Amino acid sequence: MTAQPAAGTGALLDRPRERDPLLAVTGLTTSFPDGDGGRVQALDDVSFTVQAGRTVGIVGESGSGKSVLLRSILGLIDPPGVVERGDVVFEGVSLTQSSEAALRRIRGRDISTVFQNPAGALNPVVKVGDQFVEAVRLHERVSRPAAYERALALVTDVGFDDAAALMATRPYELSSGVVQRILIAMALVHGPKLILADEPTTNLDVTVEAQILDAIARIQVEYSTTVIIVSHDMGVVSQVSDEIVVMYAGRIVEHGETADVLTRPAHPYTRALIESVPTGRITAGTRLPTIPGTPPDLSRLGPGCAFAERCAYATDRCVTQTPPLVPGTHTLRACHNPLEAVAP
Ligand SMILES: Nc1ncnc2c1ncn2[C@@H]1O[C@H](COP(=O)(O)OP(=O)(O)OP(=O)(O)O)[C@@H](O)[C@H]1O
Repeated sequence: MTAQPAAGTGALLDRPRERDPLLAVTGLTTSFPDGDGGRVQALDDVSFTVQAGRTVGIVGESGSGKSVLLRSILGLIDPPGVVERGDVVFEGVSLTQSSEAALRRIRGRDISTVFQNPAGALNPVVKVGDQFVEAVRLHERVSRPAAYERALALVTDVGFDDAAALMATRPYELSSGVVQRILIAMALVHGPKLILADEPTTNLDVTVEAQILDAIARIQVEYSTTVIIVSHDMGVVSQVSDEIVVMYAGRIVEHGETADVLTRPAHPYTRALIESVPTGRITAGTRLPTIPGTPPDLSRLGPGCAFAERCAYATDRCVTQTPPLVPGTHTLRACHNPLEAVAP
């Protein structure tokens, strides 16, 4: 891994003195029609930066806005969805101001994506090797043998011992976990600077999940690629991330170094997410812990903290004033009653 989380240093809070980030997201706000003549803000004033070489995990329950955030970064919000405000700057270039053609170039080369449900991403009956060679030659003029050699090296680098045999198989013969690892290798073909992985392990069993996370950890080491990984599972993001961004109802509620977020969360929602990670062996009949209550209906959000109605520490202020994301003792947090104050 490129950078180990600095345990308990609150290092993220020293950021302003660091070099320019690879990615800077500022005030990003994205809305969709609510079906009632109004609009829901699926993303509300989201700001964070990603330094080159780091892995950032974005975590939150279903509907918290994680996928909308990734699609907004990539310029892939289709009408009637709209990015209303904010900016996304990648390597000093504003993506929100870029033409569609420029965005397409960046998405093909500099920023790669890995999505959930890998099954449809490859042609099931065309040999993996042939599809890989095509992917290499899509943006580069290289011979087929050279493209094949590159593919072999990439597949080996994500942890397959017998890459040549794998290249001769067809995707329909492979499990979805193996296909997902091939797609991670494919995401690397043009040497991207940033990989966005949206729920790459969802619906895969724990052994396969471990292989996928291992593949992501390997590319961090081999290629120093910057990674943003999205998951609803704190257990998944904490295994590979240098820092963690926690989202709730379209807003960032906490952001810090992984060690700080895991050991000294300031937001009660972050702690609830950590406590909902199953520990020990899961068998049929094991009851997984869940966070009491349900995420709010975004079309009915009023003022105040969206988590207030599920929060044991909520006070009157929490239902009337939206807490800003500000530096706390160890992390950035958006909370009027952070845990360091109410439950030290
Ligand atoms: N195409 C759309 N049309 C209308 N509303 C949308 C659309 N896409 C997203 N939303 C709204 O944005 C909210 C956040 O969606 P998003 O997919 O980002 O959540 P998520 O955190 O990625 O959850 P999940 O893990 O379930 O995908 C949704 O609950 C919905 O209200």
